[in-house]
Amino acid sequence: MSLAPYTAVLVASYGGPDRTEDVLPFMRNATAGRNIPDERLVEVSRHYDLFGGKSPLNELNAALMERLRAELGRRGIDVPVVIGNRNWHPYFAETVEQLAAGGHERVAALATSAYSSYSSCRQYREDLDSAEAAVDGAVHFDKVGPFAESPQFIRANARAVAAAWRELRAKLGDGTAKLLFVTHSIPLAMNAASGSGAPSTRYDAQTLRVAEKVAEVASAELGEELDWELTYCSRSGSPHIPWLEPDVNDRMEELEGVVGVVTAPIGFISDHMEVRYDLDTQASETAEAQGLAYVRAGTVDDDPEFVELLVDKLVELAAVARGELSSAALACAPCAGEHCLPR
Ligand SMILES: CC1=C(CCC(=O)O)c2cc3nc(cc4[nH]c(cc5[nH]c(cc1n2)c(C)c5CCC(=O)O)c(CCC(=O)O)c4C)C(CCC(=O)O)=C3C
Ligand SMILES: [Fe+2]
Repeated sequence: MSLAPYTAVLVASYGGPDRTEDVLPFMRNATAGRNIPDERLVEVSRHYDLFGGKSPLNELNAALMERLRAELGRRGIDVPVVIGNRNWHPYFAETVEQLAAGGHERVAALATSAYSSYSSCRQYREDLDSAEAAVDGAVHFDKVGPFAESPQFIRANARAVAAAWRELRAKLGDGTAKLLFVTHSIPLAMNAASGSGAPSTRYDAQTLRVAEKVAEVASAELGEELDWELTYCSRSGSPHIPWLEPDVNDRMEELEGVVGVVTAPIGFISDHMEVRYDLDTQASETAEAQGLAYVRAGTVDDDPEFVELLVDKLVELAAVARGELSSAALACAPCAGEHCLPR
């Protein structure tokens, strides 16, 4: 199998600090020009400080890259897999220099986000455009589009939910329990701009479809109809600007007649800070205060089918670039069907 015309794979990610001194500079990068109040920066810096000033993201991405290399290798594809980030070293501009120096002209990019919001998809395309410009077009990137609705992504999440549900049942017996899916909140305006059409690729609509399918597959596996809702985490911004709601903690505080909760972070492919802090720390404390049994479902990251999906997507992108597959396979509404297509 071949990844031609690509000679390298770029994992495109958010970036995160590895030490305390870097937390605030990282935070300033992540929020530059976005009107995020200073209190919020201080608050989120504190989340990183709780973990020694270290984001979990860099090690998780390194492990994911190892699994990608192994799966590519299994399919007879031998290309370097490198990383570039939006908000911390190695920045895209740094990685693209190395790619240019290595003579890589066409590179397949894979973002560490599965959905169709500006932050998760289009902004990565813009980041890659700037990186291309920084080396005067010596390197050209094509980007894999959002993959959240792929059956493999649904099944990997459903396995994680089923495992968490069994763990909750072991604590609870047959008490009434609730499944709360969780994704990153975004401003309503960003949500509205994130897609349209039917079925809508708007971020919340897409996430809701994923949640529904994950619940359906997990319910079938468990032989129990799961009672679920979609909630959000990590709201920031000014309090005057509306973001997607309800917050997972607010929702847990309102629940009545429920004795246990599973949270399932379907919006994140691995245990980002939002998962380690917002769910494992904060939501778990909310559950305890409410007297709810609590289990957090795993992320898809360590599910073998997830890595297979990512490599399938890379292979598909290459087939489109070679003209062997219709670009309809890659259409991505938030980008008007264009920015994820090989050019
Ligand atoms: C949709 C979405 C994803 C999922 C898609 C994806 O994975 O890309 C995501 C991922 C991430 N967000 C992350 C961290 C942060 N996000 C922030 C701020 C914001 N995120 C937003 C949205 C998203 N963010 C938005 C609309 C803002 C407001 C500012 C803006 O309009 O851009 C801030 C500033 C403080 C704050 O405002 O909370 C931080 C520190 C990390 C790293 C975590 C780690 O270290 O493990 C990751 C993976
Ligand atoms: Fe896109």
